[in-house]
Amino acid sequence: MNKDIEIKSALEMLITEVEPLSPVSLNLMDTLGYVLAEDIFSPLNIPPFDRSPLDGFAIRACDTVKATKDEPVTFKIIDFAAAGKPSKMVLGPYQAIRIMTGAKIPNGADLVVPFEETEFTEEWVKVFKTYNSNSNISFMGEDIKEGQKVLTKGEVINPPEIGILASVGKNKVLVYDRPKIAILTTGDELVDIDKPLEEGKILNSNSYTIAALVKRSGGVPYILPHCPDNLEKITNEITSALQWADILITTGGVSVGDKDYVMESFKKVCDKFLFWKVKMKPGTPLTAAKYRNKLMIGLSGNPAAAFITFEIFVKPVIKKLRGLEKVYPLQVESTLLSNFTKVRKQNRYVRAITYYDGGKFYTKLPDSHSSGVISSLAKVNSLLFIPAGMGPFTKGQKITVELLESEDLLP
Ligand SMILES: Nc1nc2c(c(=O)[nH]1)N[C@H]1C(S)=C(S)[C@@H](COP(=O)(O)OP(=O)(O)OC[C@H]3O[C@@H](n4cnc5c(N)ncnc54)[C@H](O)[C@@H]3O)O[C@H]1N2
Ligand code: MOO
Repeated sequence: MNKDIEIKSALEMLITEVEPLSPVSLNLMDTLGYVLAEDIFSPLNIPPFDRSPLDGFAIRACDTVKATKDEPVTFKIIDFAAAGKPSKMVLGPYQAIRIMTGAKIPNGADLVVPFEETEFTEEWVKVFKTYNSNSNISFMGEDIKEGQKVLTKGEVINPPEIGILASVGKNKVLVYDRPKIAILTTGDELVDIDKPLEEGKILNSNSYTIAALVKRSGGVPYILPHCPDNLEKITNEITSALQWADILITTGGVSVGDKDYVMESFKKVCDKFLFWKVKMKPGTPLTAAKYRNKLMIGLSGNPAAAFITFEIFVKPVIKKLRGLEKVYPLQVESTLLSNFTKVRKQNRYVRAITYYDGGKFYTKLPDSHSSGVISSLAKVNSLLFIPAGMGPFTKGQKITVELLESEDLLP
């Protein structure tokens, strides 16, 4: 059995075991946050015709050659063109068509003079300077050309991409399906948050933290009813969840206690056992196995350990399943604003609060780093990796932190 393995090995093992999920075709408005499973080519020019970017008058540039401030050239207004209502007239010498922003440039015209640069009545318009041909015209295809690739497979669909997809008429889009993540908390001590607490029991917070982390990572969380410390029950729950879920995550029951049955259940259910225990704190007893193409990942029950190991090990897996190529977090250099004196023999991930100010990142560390303490997770948005034996760290020192919510900023 792979036991006490390096963080990097665990991560590589997990990542190489999964592939992006099968693509599905979704209605455009349902694709927000999904990852494109196809390159998008525009079937049309945008704009689809030469159009005016201004409100003014469409005229011929050659007719303005003699125009000056003192001796303006006068044009006869022969028609009106608005966005969606093109003029059918063909513009002749010294004729003008009153034109609105977004309207098609009339035949014969090669220039739009904005209202502000003219004097006009309903019948005529005066122009006071010479203009170059093709001034103030947005040309057909100058934004997007017919056949041009506008978006690339693997890109996340955010509001700008929704707009681009709409511009090229994509009402159905091929995206990678979102992974369905079954969340199973285990432990005789756990009570649902809406039930009264009895002696020795605690409220089940992990289901909610993990579900929220899954959502933030772009997966779809399914919280299963929590399971007591019972090998058969845990095994049955896992077996049935793996029928429909893409990944199963458990919390609790992965250590060496008399009632820690999760690893045993994994072994019963899996085709391939991957590892148990990773050389890091918190969350050492992390365990993983595979059934068909589905991963089971057992996190420590300690709330902060579950949070941190999710971010380090589960999030990249979810991102890969979603079709993303960049699955690891953004690392930035930051200045430490706290002292951290504990030097440990184990690798550690320490919860951190990082902010950006005046062009630099700064990082504060909360007071408690115990894996059973949840209160100091408040505002945590980054992690500081401390390799075994390294430290102490002092205020003002430069450190590297991993940002937990910075997907859009990855280069
Ligand atoms: N003799 C040893 N004991 C322990 C070792 C060890 O090496 N030798 N490792 C410790 C480490 S490190 C960790 S981490 C924990 C992991 O234990 P489990 O993953 O089996 O987790 P549990 O014992 O089930 O729970 C730990 C802790 O977290 C609370 N918990 C569990 N589930 C939830 C939940 N859904 N919501 C909120 N809190 C939860 C649970 O009540 C425990 O207090 O093992 C050490 N022991
Ligand atoms: O590995 Mo554990 O989460 O530190 O108590």
